[in-house]
Amino acid sequence: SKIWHNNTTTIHGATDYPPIKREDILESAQYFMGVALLAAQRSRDPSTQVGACIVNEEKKIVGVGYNGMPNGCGDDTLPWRRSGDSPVETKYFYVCHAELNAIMNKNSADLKGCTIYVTLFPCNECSKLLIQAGIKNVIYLSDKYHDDEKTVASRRMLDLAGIPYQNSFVRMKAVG
Ligand SMILES: O=c1ccn([C@H]2C[C@H](O)[C@@H](COP(=O)(O)O)O2)c(=O)[nH]1
Ligand SMILES: [Zn+2]
Repeated sequence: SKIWHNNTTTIHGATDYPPIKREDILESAQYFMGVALLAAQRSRDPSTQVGACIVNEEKKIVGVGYNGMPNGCGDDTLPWRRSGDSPVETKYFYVCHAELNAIMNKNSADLKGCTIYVTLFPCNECSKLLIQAGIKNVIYLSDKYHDDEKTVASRRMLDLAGIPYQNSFVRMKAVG
């Protein structure tokens, strides 16, 4: 076996020494959106799965969530359909949005100054929550409801509150 000398250390049997620092790593924005995308995979919503990842100013993850039915209500009891005879028979009256769940799942005292990575542009109700929670930046992936009234209202509130929102196109790369 090879013997490598590293100034003070002698390493026996190493096959890949000296270690070369990997430069081609996942950027932090890709990592956090990747976590949001992974969380979205937990959603039982058949049409739109949303994930959210909240990150503090030290770039530590402090909350993750995805859209789902409220705790204890059972994923199979409440409806997942988008339309029905009455809104009571649709998911919209019940589902907890990813942003709400990420906020409720927080593992820090507060979310002041945090950034949220979310796979769908936040609706008006979520933007209210983000503003009130002290979140200072929104990074989103899909904007498929850009022209919906709720999204128009959402942007209006974020603009007034001085919270920037940026689209992030993430290209997930294999980590080997
Ligand atoms: O800010 C948002 C907006 C929506 N969601 C969730 C709520 C629903 O489960 C889906 C949207 O369903 P559609 O069938 O596309 O109407 O997305 C969210 O988590 N956060
Ligand atoms: Zn929402």
